Amino acid sequence: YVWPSPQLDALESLRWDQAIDGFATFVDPCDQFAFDGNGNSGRSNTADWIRTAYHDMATYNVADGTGGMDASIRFSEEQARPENVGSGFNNINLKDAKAKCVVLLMNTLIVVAGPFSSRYVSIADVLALAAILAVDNCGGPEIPFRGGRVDAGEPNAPGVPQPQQDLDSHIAAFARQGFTQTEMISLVACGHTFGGVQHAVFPTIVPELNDPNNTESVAHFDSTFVHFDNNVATEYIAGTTQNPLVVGLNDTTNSDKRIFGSDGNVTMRSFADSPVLFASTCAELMGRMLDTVPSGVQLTDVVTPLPVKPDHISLILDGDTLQFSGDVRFWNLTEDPNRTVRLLWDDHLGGENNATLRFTQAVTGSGGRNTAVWYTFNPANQPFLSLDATAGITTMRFAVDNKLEDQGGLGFAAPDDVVFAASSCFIPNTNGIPTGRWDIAVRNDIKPTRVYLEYEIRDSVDRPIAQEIDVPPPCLAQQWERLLHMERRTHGDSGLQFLYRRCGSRWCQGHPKQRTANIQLLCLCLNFSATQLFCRGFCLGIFWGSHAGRRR
Ligand code: HEM
Repeated sequence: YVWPSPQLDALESLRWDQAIDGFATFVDPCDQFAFDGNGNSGRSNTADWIRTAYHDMATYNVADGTGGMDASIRFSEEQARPENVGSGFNNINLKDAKAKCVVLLMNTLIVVAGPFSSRYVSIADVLALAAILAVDNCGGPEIPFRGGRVDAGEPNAPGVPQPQQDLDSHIAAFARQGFTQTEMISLVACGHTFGGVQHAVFPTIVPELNDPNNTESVAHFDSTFVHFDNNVATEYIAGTTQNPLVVGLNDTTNSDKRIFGSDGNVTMRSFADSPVLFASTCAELMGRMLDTVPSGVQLTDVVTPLPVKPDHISLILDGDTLQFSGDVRFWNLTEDPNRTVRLLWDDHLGGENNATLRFTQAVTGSGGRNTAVWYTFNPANQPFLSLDATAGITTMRFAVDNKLEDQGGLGFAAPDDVVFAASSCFIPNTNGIPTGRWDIAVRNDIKPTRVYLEYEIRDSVDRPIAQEIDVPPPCLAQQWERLLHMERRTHGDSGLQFLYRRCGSRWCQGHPKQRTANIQLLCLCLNFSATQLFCRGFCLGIFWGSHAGRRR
C-alpha cells in the first residue's frame, strides 16, 4: 500500500513493530504469564491468547454467516457459558495492559479494554494478532494477518465444543465453523501444541498436582507446552503422551483421543512424521480460523511490512518555525555504521532540502526472524528539525547510501496544511475537570470549509470509535479588537496575555497577531472528560473545496 494510510499504518505497526509497541513483550519469553508473579503457575499468555481466539471464532455459523472473530468473547454473557469456563478470556480482555487507555470510566461501570485496539485496529483484530504473535514468537510458522474485523455489539450464539461431547457433535461443530473432519483434527492439534487443562477449571479431568512449579495444576497437552512444535503429534503417535484429553482417567472427556483417532490416526501420523507439514498446515488453518468473520465484514489484504516506513511524523508550529520530527524504519536491514541515510524534502517555495538522519536502533521481531533499522529525523541533542514555516514541507523522500526511496516516485506525503501549534496548553485538574486548549495552525492558502479535531473514545460496549469536534473558524479582526478592548478594560495591560491564555470561550480564536506570514491559528478550548483524557489518537482533519485530509 501507499503510505500514509491510517488503518494500514496502524495494522502494519502492530503486526511488525511488535517488539517496539510492547505487544510481543507479553509472549517473549514464551513461558511468561501476566498473572503469575513467580512464573511457576504452569500457565502462559501464549496458550491463553490462542485459546481465546479459537473460542471467539467458534461461534461462527457458515450457514448464516453469523459469529466468528468479532471479539464477542469479551461479553460477560459469553464468558459465563460452560463452554467458556476458565479465566483466560478475562485475561485477554487486557486487564494486564501495561499501556495507555487501560481503564475507562463509563457511567458507574469500570470497563476494561484493550490498549492495543484503536479506531483502526478493532479488538477482534488484536485478538487475532495475539494468536499470531504467540505462534510466531514461540517457534511456530508465520500466519498471514489481515485487519478489518468488526467488533460485535452483543454476544453471539453459543457454539464452542466441549470435551465431554461426542465425536459426531465435534465433527458437526467444526462443519458449522467451516472446517472438515481432517481440518478439525489438524486445528485441534495446532492449538493443543500450547498449554493444557487446569485443575481449577476441570477438576474431573485434572487432579491437584501438588507441584510447586505448577501451582495451578495444569496438565499440559505435550512436553513443550510453551513452544510450537509437532510434539503433540509425536508423543501421541509414540504412545507417550500425557495429554489429559487423550489419556484422562474419565474417557468421556477424552475429546482429543476421539478427534485425533477419528481417521485412524492418518493425519496425526503425518504430523508426527513431518514437522514441516505440521507447521504449514497450522499456518494455513489458523490463518483461516482467524479470518473467519461475520458475513459482510471485509478484511484487508495480508498486512506485509513496508520496506520503508516513516513513523511518528509530527509537525508543530512554533512561532515562525515548524518543529519537524519523526522516524523512518527500513525493513530487512541490519545496523551498519557506514551507511548514510538522508531525508530529502520539498517545500512550498519549490526548494529541495535535506538532512542526514541518525541511527537509533536495530530491532528484531517474530522470534528473531525479522530485523529492521530505525533512523530519527531529530538531530543530535535536538528534539526536532526546525523548518521555516513559510516554506513548510510537502513531500519527503529518503536516500540510503544514495539509493533513492520514494515509493516508486510518489514520495511520502508530508502535508502541513493543518498542524497543532506549540502554544497549545493543558491546564491540570483544578476543580475536577481538567481543561486544555488546542491551538491549530492552518495555512492561509487553504481556506478551509471545516477544521475538526478527531480523537478516540470507547462506546458503551467498549468498541474504539472516533469522535469529532469542529474547530470554530477564527473571528474577524474587528470582533477581536472589540474583545481585546473589553478585556483590557477589565484586566489592564495583562489583558492580552490573559486573553491569549484564556480557555473555554469561543472568542479566544484567531487573534491576527498570532498569524505568521501564511499561517493562521485557530484554537479550540476543551474541557477534557475522563474518557478524552485517558484516550489517545488526537489528530486533525480538514476539508477545503473538494479535498479532505487528516493529520496526526
Ligand atoms: C473439540 C474441540 C476442542 C475441545 C473440546 C477443546 C478443549 C479444551 C479444554 C478442555 C482445554 C482446557 C482449558 C482450561 O483448562 O482452561 C483446552 C485448552 C486449550 N485449547 Fe482447546 N479444545 C478444542 C479445540 C481447540 C482449538 C481448535 C484450539 C486452537 C486452534 C484450541 C486451543 C487451546 C489452547 C491453546 C488451550 C490451552 C489454554 C491454556 O493452557 O490456558 N483448542 N481446550
